[in-house]
Amino acid sequence: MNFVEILSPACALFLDFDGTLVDIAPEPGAIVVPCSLVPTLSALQTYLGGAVAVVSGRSIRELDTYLAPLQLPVAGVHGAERRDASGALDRVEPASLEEVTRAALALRARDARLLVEEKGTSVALHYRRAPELERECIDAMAAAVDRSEGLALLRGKMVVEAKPCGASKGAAIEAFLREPPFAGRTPVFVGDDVTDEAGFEAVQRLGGLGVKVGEGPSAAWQRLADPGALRLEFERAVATKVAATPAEQ
Ligand SMILES: O=P(O)(O)OC[C@H]1O[C@H](O[C@H]2O[C@H](CO)[C@@H](O)[C@H](O)[C@H]2O)[C@H](O)[C@@H](O)[C@@H]1O
Repeated sequence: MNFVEILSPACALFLDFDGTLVDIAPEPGAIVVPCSLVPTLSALQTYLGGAVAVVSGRSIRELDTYLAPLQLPVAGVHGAERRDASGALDRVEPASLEEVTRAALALRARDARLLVEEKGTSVALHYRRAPELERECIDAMAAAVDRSEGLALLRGKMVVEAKPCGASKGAAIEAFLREPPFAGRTPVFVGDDVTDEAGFEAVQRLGGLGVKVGEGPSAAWQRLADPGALRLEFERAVATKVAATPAEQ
């Protein structure tokens, strides 16, 4: 696939973060944001009239830190929190996370290789450093979700998470598409994980395109090998389209 062909000023671009814009790392705090990424996203934002948003499982606070000084429209925690293009913040009412937090911390207390992320509206239990504990982590979190009101279980890359029932990346993208500067544009969503499938389905249902990064089954119609390939596509698009725009005017 070729982003130089796909991107036009009539597109709205929605981007997952981990495994899509940045490479997967051994733990959440160990990711490296390549120094070219923020200028590239900033140039794309200008080219697309502001219609670039990050749609991630991370919290907005974390995403802002990684992408500083850029402050993009963003949906965090799988759509449980959202900041629109005007800067207005929206957050689903958090359900009680007591049971899932207790279950995750109890497992963590037994094995220090596990990692618990408390995101305010969700709790994630990472087992990347202890993959043999996957089944135990999933079962414990599923049981805790069953004992809780308003939570759903979400599987990701070496992680299992309890998040609010109503939140999804697809719903977050649809909300952006009802508002300026996204409304009326052709949506393109790039993601890498099973948590991104709702986003692929939403954009393709609305006449746009899903792009899956990496291997594995997906509803997305296009595919790229890895985050490095995506970053290269974006850099090429900026060099050929964005940089060319002023001279054409
Ligand atoms: O929706 P995303 O932007 O893809 O975020 C999904 C989750 O990403 C992070 O976890 C994943 O990436 C880590 C760093 O590469 C990796 O160590 C971990 O195994 C992955 O699951 C983040 O920590 C989560 O909060 C996000 O939900």
